[in-house]
Amino acid sequence: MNRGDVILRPTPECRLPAEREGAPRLIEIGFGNGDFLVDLAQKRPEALVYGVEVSHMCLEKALSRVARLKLENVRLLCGDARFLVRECFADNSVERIYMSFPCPWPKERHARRRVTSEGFSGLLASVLKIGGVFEMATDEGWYADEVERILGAHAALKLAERRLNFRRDLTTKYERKWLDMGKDIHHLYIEKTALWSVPRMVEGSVEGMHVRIAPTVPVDLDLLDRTVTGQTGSAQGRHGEDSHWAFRGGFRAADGTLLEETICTDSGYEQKFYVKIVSKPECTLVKLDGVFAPFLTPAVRFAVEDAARRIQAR
Ligand SMILES: C[S@@+](CC[C@H](N)C(=O)[O-])C[C@H]1O[C@@H](n2cnc3c(N)ncnc32)[C@H](O)[C@@H]1O
Repeated sequence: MNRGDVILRPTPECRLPAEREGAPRLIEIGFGNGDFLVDLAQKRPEALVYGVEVSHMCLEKALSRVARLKLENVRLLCGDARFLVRECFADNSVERIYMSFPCPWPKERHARRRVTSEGFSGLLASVLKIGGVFEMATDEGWYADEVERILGAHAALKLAERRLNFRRDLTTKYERKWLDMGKDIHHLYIEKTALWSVPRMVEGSVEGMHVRIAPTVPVDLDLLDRTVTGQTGSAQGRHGEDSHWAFRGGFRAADGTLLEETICTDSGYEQKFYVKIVSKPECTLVKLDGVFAPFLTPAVRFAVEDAARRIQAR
């Protein structure tokens, strides 16, 4: 099996390849060392089991195991599950989502880093099928209370069950560790009860994102770089509370075009990419470089438009 068959890079429109029509779809968020994911895939060979993990190291380890065991029904996605699950999975398409021992981020100033933070209930309500379940395990009672309160309050979700120190058939590395230490384990089962949908952020494909500027004179690329990033070597912009971007400086590519290193965030989801500025006698094109093609989120779109605006305003 090829690496690319297991580690999925969604299309620029954030769609996953269509496959195994009708197969139940299961997701594990934050699969860590992959024990649970692999056991689940073996126990449910008829299902497609998606693992979503931010850590590249975890991803590589899980990939090795999946390849060694020749598991045909596992797909891995690398990145923040709050973004990938919402953007990659359609409404009413997932049977069950598992999350075991997510980092609870106990300090209030870190609360936004919790996977279950703002927007997570809408995401679950949207991608789960009716009757589908989000199953979470945690060793932190206060965190289980918080998740129960937030998710249980959503109009399309309800708490189906809460269990203490339940022994599941499948366990995770952390689960075994905390059980051995005699810690309490809280299991929450949140069920989807009604249709729900949330707006997706990614719209269209990066190939279509370019701004054409028709200057009266050919543009000097060094001047262009200083124009985009400013004299200090960096410039930034924002749109509302959620979209931020910054230009970090540029360099000339082998073909003579200018690449502006750019970083942006949309509601905390970070992407790095290059805005490409191609200067021709008849026009200047501002677009996205295809190598690190980001998903076309609002901040990416604004960054390209901002670079073009800075060039036109100089
Ligand atoms: C404490 S570990 C638990 C690992 C495993 N589930 C277990 O029980 O052994 C939490 C895992 O969640 C991953 N993680 C944290 N935030 C995440 C996010 N926003 N999206 C996906 N994975 C995340 C971390 O990289 C880490 O592997």
